[in-house]
Amino acid sequence: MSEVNENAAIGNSSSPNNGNSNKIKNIIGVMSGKGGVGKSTVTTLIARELNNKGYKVGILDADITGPSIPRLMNMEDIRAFSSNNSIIPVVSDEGIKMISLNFLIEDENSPVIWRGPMIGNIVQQFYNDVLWEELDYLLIDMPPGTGDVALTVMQSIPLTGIVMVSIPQNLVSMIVAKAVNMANQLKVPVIGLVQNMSYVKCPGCSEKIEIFEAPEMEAFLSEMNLELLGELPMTKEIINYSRTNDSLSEDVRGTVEAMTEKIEVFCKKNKLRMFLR
Ligand SMILES: Nc1ncnc2c1ncn2[C@@H]1O[C@H](COP(=O)(O)OP(=O)(O)OP(=O)(O)O)[C@@H](O)[C@H]1O
Repeated sequence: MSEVNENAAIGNSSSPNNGNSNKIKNIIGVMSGKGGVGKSTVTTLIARELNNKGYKVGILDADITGPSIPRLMNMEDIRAFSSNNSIIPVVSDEGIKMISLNFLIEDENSPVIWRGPMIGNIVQQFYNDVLWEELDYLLIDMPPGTGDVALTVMQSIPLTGIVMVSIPQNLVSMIVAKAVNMANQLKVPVIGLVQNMSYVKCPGCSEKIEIFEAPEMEAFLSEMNLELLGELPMTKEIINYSRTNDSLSEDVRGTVEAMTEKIEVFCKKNKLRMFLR
């Protein structure tokens, strides 16, 4: 079993619940049916775009057994700590608050060999016991699939909506459908779909080359009643974006801006809906 940072509140059932003192306006789950499609990468792209727009942003890494947020945000050497029995999140240079199990364990390579309920408890603690304070957006990087933790997140955290991340493959679409159906059954709104690694751009002529066998995307989106938030290319600049200070090329930046704006619009409409209720 992994050893967590002794100073942190994990595992301490008497730790206080900050749920009442935290003021989080919008909570977005980022989900994928299948692993490795770029869910964590998309989480960081959206978080950084919202942060650039002046919002207060946090990332909760709920992918407990495969936490990748610390590395993607270039913060893997930093450790979170506790104060007055609250977990103090790690803050990136640009001001994004983050919590991940890898900020709490001594060695990021230690595996987490815990059963589902314990992992679910930690996710709840990350929501309740972390001192998020005021946030405009909390992004939750969910583990891939429709298992225990996804269920815990959907049932115990008041999600404003879910962003699905996929790649254009028939098999993956089928699994995305399962995740969308799960959200529908649990009455969590799905904001839309980000199609990642949708194409590569020829460095010579800039032609878009579709590397995966694309299914009938339009038909799939309409069948699932899903909005397409954006299509991202497979490119090194996305891999390097958080780890270097390089900015994104104009077209990738445009896509990230457009998909983030759709998320903002959804959240604003949702607020209005709640107000009018
Ligand atoms: N658009 C992209 N272009 C190139 N590489 C990408 C892109 N998106 C993600 N990657 C790379 O693919 C790998 C998997 O990405 P990521 O960790 O974001 O996926 P994930 O769906 O969160 O995975 P997991 O199943 O571990 O949660 C990483 O190495 C990441 O840098």
